[in-house]
Amino acid sequence: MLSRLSPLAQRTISPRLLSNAQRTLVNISYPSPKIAVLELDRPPVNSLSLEMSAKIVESIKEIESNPEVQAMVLKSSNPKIFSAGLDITEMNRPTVARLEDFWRNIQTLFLTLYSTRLSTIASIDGHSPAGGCLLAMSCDYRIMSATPSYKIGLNETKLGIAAPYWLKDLFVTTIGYREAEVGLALGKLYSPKEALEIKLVDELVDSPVIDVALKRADEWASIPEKGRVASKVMLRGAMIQDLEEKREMDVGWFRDFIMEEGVQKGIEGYLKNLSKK
Ligand SMILES: CCCCCCCCCC/C=C/CC(=O)SCCNC(=O)CCNC(=O)[C@H](O)C(C)(C)COP(=O)(O)OP(=O)(O)OC[C@H]1O[C@@H](n2cnc3c(N)ncnc32)[C@H](O)[C@@H]1OP(=O)(O)O
Repeated sequence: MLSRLSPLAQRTISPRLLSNAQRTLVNISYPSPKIAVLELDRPPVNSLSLEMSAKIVESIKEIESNPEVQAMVLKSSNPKIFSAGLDITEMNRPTVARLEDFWRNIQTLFLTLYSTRLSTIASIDGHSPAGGCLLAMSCDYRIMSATPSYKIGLNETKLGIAAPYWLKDLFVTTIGYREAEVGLALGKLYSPKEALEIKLVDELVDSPVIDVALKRADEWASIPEKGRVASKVMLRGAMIQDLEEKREMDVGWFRDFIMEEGVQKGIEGYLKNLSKK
């Protein structure tokens, strides 16, 4: 943690040179009293390790605890990557105890972000595959950079794994059954233009995404909280309750699936290819 370093070291070490063990992993700022910005900051690709997901949850709770704050923008410190999704190394020959804990933290991350009373705006200025797409879909509104090379979607099948049932449900709810059926089977990653067409994102921008995200956050923050939150609960409550009831069953499915030798070989191969690239 950055806070473990001496004040002098904190001032003199460039943030770029800090290892992840020394970083805060996320940064919180408040551009105005009603708006918080939660910045993902886990180089190189903002992948979601156990510690990273726990930190995001802790930060959302910290922001929520201030009753004045109404909206939260989720962004990345990396100019080209929103989040590369789950940290694949967590699924590569793990211990059962760590793997189960990892998955409980991912469930909690989804449940916390999807159900927060805050209006959440995803400022997607870069690639957003798999768990990155999960983060974006858990928000209330998604703005993506129009840069054609960026990709967003659920590519799990390309790693030889499957999205869990609740991520599949979220995908279906967001883009509709048929598109989700094809997208999941093919592990399809969409360009920003395609993502807008299927409503995986709500808006594309050429200008810095964060500028528009802050404008939208202002608009969402101006809606009276009680009615806005009641609508959110009506729309999202059933999915949240369903996972709450099935959490341990889902941990078991995940563990048994990931620990299979064939799946392990697939993950190993995928990681090797990523590193070679
Ligand atoms: C009954 C059935 C029940 C089934 C239940 C099973 C449930 C299973 C659920 C599993 C859910 C999974 C969701 C996921 O999120 S899986 C992760 C998927 N993510 C990806 O595939 C993204 C991979 N990364 C990329 O495509 C690219 O890195 C990028 C994001 C496009 C960026 O490209 P760029 O060229 O800038 O960067 P590099 O590729 O060179 O990467 C830099 C280093 O970072 C490492 N890396 C990248 N992504 C990850 C990751 N997700 N986890 C860990 N590490 C990652 C990469 O290897 C490079 O490392 P190196 O410098 O050491 O080589």
